[in-house]
Amino acid sequence: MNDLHDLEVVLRSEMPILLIESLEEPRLLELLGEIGLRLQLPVFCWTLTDGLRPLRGRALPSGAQTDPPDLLRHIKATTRAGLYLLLDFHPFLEHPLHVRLLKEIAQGFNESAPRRLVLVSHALESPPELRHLCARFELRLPDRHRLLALIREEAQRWQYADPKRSFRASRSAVEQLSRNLLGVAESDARRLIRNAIIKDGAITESDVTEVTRAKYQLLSPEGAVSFEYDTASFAEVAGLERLKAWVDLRRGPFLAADQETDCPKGVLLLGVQGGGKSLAAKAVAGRFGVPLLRLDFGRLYDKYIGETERKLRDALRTADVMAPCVLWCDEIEKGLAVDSGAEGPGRRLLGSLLTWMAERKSAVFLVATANDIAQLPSELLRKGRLDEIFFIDLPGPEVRREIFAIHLRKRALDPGGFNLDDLAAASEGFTGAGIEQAIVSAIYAARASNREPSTESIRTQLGATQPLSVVMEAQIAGLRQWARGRTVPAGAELS
Ligand SMILES: Nc1ncnc2c1ncn2[C@@H]1O[C@H](COP(=O)(O)OP(=O)(O)OP(=O)(O)O)[C@@H](O)[C@H]1O
Repeated sequence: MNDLHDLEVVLRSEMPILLIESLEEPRLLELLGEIGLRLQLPVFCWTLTDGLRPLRGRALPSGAQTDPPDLLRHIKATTRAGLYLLLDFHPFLEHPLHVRLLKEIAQGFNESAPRRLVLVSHALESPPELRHLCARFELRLPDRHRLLALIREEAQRWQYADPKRSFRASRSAVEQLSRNLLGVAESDARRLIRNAIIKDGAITESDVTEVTRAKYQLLSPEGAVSFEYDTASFAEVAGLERLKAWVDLRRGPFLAADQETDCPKGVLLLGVQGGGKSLAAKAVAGRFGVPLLRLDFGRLYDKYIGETERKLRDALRTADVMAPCVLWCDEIEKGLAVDSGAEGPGRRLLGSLLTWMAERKSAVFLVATANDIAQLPSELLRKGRLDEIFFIDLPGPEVRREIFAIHLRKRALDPGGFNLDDLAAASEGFTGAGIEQAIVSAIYAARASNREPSTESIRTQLGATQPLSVVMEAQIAGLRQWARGRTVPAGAELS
């Protein structure tokens, strides 16, 4: 079964109007031309610029009828059987005269005047008066099998153009590319594949990343989800050994999950501010080797009733289409603040999110991060919703040592030139963010006086700041108490 077959079946039915929402106009015109031949019906095509013309062949002797009322009156009056394709007619569906004429054409559709109307636009809302007279059709999106065939076709086409050159591709890159192109219309997928090949005659891992970005841009989702271009690697994250080992074990099953039932669902990372939750979310995407999408709950809220949930549904649909991917919900407790049990937007959002989590089939791994347990809705924490809840505590001395080493290296400073044990001891109670800040401040201070930063200058910066363990003593104690027994420590070492 394919689009041609499905479209023919719909057009053979008795529905007088067919609505097709699609951006793939050239492909649809090709399919509809083919169906005209099969049904032995002439095909006419109308655009606001050229009026009505045969799809293949010369202009009509009756004139072009660029004006919508002229066009509809012409179709209504004609007894000539045919498929009448109206391209981008959607703005005219708001006019009562056009709606009435369309209805009269549709009601006059019979054996002696089989004039079928096919409306093709990027978006089509049928007026209520016409709903019972309209059928809808959607082009299928290419599946893995078809995408692999498209890659093969485009590679052959590139090679035929000059038999002297030879196409290169790694098996894993082709596999990944075909997986990442799922959810993209066929013509877009073909264009992206072609561009990737033309560049260097190859399909490589770097094409996969570029094509995934281009796919996200094609979806152009409104506001609430963003594509995070920077993921991280586990090597950039100090500590969190248990979390890393847990993720490692699930990498294979997650990537292999072709709609498998046991696909890893996601985690909640609970912890103090600046403790590395966001960094860990980025590193999970990096470890899985999939795109990272960030859901910003603040941008979901809308003053119009129903709009907030619609935006969440759109955001989750984007994640489904981008699968396999990691969906990172930052500060989830703020977005889902369940307003005193009332039926407020927070509770409705929570309901929509839980439904999606329960029903989704796509490989979307959710990483929710939170630092305020008081606001976390208990429904989200119930067993089975997420795979695990990890607690990211303040780093112990070994991890602090590693954090210093990572951030010195990041700034082209050799950790061997610093006394890391000394710095680890001096930074008790600091988070990773606090340690990074002390290094940055020490670099600024040293460079201002034409010196290089040293163990001593970093110690000075640490001494000038209060560690988070002091600033937020009560909150941290509360968080630890809550975490005990309810969560798994993300690190091997406890402070
Ligand atoms: N374990 C770590 N290893 C290396 N760097 C770390 C670690 N923890 C924190 N950092 C550094 O601190 C920065 C801030 O941490 P991050 O934003 O991930 O914390 P967070 O827990 O998400 O904070 P918030 O709750 O305020 O959003 C990171 O970008 C990273 O540079």
